[in-house]
Amino acid sequence: MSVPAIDIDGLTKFYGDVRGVEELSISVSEGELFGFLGPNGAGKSTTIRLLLGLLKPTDGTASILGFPVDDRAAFLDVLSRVGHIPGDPRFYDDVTGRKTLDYFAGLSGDARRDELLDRFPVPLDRPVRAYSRGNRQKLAIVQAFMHDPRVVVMDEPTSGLDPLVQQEFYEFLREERARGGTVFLSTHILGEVREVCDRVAIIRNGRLVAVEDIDDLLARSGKVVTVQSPDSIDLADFDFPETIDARIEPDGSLRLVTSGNYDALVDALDGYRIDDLEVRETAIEDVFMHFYDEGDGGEDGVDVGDSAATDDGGDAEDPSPADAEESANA
Ligand SMILES: Nc1ncnc2c1ncn2[C@@H]1O[C@H](COP(=O)(O)OP(=O)(O)OP(=O)(O)O)[C@@H](O)[C@H]1O
Repeated sequence: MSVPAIDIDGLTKFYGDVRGVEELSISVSEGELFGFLGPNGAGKSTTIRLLLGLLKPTDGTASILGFPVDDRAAFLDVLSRVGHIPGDPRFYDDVTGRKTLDYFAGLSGDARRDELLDRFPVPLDRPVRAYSRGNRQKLAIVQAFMHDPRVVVMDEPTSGLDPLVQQEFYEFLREERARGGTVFLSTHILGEVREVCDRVAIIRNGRLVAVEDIDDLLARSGKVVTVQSPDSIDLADFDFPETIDARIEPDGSLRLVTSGNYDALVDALDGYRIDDLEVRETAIEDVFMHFYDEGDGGEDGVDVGDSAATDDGGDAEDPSPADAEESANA
């Protein structure tokens, strides 16, 4: 059996009393495009920092390509086959993009630099200080992939990219998968997961809620039924075992997510006058909302739309290494 590209086993990190992540276990095979989805503060960045050895776990282990992160000598060796896009890519501000890439090339190589720059062009001879947020992000993409890594770990990599560049990046990721590359993509944007991922782990409040095949998740997630009625709809009439979610919308309509039993639904509707009725496939947003709505929820809601991220996970305790190291591959 081949070694997983990424293996996370019982990984736990407490910042004092604050739970970063607890008992996280995830295995990602080589060639997978794996999504890691959670709302703000769920523990995504903590997981990535633990995985790359930038934070020390309270408990548990992680390895990349079979090399455990706590075996420092071996792990440093494997880092030359790993790419990393941090949540907030930072480079030395007064150094040009070209010199920045030269520096990283010296550490791990740059066989794909030109190809990547053609695809994600940046003003190479300007100091990074003068870069827009999007150009900084593109520089981080080029830096993360130019040494042709086998595994790339990315923390919200599309923030700051305009929609066209985002689409180009998604296409690039699909091509990477076709070449056998492994991608671990942390995001709070549902559309991103739907666009590119094969599987997704959903994290909330530091704990794993589910690990699912995207197609399976959608296939067994039933349908969304919306009913407009001049009558006042009683939710209790729609409490079938197959009901995944039922709510009355502000306009008084019923919105039901159901995995089946349409006979019971039709019977229940028989008591109401119907102005309009719509049945549609479950959107991925509905599926994930279901996970997030359960229990105590995250610090914040999941973002179903744009890519604006809130970084509330500072490094008060247990700070990460220096900025340059945060951005480094090796
Ligand atoms: N250095 C730190 N000291 C104390 N608490 C921290 C620290 N870093 C993160 N946390 C807490 O750990 C939890 C997980 O934070 P983390 O940054 O990993 O979440 P995230 O999913 O990456 O969030 P976001 O999407 O907002 O970046 C949060 O409750 C956060 O406040």
